[in-house]
Amino acid sequence: MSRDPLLDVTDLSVGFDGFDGYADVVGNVDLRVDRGEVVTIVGETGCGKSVTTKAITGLLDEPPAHVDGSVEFDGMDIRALSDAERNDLNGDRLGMIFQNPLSSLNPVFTVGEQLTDTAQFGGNKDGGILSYFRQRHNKADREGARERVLEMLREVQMPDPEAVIDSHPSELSGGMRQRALIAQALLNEPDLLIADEPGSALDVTVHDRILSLLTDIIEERDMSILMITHDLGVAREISDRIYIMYGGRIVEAAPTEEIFEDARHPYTQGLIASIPRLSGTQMASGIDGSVPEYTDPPSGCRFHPRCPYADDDCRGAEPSRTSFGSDSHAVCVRHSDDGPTPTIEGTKHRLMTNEADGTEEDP
Ligand SMILES: Nc1ncnc2c1ncn2[C@@H]1O[C@H](COP(=O)(O)OP(=O)(O)OP(=O)(O)O)[C@@H](O)[C@H]1O
Repeated sequence: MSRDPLLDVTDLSVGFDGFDGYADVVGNVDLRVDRGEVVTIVGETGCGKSVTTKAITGLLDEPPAHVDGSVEFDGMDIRALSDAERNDLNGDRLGMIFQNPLSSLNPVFTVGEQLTDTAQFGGNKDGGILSYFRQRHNKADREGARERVLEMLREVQMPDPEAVIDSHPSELSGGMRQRALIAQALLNEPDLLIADEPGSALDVTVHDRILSLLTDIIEERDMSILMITHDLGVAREISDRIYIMYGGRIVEAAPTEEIFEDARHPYTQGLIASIPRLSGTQMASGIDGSVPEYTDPPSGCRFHPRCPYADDDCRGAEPSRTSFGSDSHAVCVRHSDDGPTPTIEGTKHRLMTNEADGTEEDP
């Protein structure tokens, strides 16, 4: 398969200085998003997904964060960009949507003012304050940008966009704010959209509606997407390829169908077995235990304290990566041993039944 990477991350690591000592959160992360591809990073809460995307987009304060590794966007080393260049990129070719719509909009300005600024300037207002105000007061430019904002608000199915555009964020519901942020991220037609669990801070029905809106947007646009989710079901619906993250490490990567047909890492198998079944007799089984403390992570494989197959090899050195073809790998001693792949009960032949029509999709 030919590759055309838009985002290419190599050996990314992130740690934080803190009161409890150094937290060694993310390490050895290699990740790629090709042009036009939808890629998800999946893992439980606290596995380091947000830290990874924040490191990619340069949103971590260094220090206390310590970031290392290479992040190339369209062949450009984005870790070497100045703040101004990075802001320009972030508001323009790289769109971002974050988990919490409540804290991502400025309460002082109307939605229209904020989104029109994005439409007019991208992420960059660093031409100087005078130039910013001069351009802002160019009536034709400003009206054109406002018209684009209104169109985009309609596209994200914002109720009553003509009223919303002149409202302050505090006057909108959480779902409306999330739609405003999606509109803002899409305004300049980014080449890459990074979406970190959009809507997960909202209630379940609103979250579902936001996800279905995003699914439609993904289908309609030829855009690369890096999506973060803890929900493998969502990842399965939208993505071409999936990275499974545990304890700040990518433990498995593969095209979506391969993940479901032939999960190789016990953590992936556990995540699949944890997806609630809508019918059938077998209960979803979870993964016992919780994600590691990053100030004192487990030796060897970080998953070993929760892994049903763990032995002394797993407690020793971190396992190496075993590749399965060009696009798939797993990081588990069971594979580097070339031994048989164990499977967690319930992973294979688990059926996701659509209650509406009673059909079964075989994984
Ligand atoms: N600024 C920070 N300083 C210190 N530790 C941090 C910082 N940001 C995140 N962490 C720690 O990094 C770990 C991974 O957090 P992260 O938010 O990336 O997880 P996640 O997989 O995205 O989970 P969630 O889905 O809940 O956001 C957590 O233990 C968190 O406490």
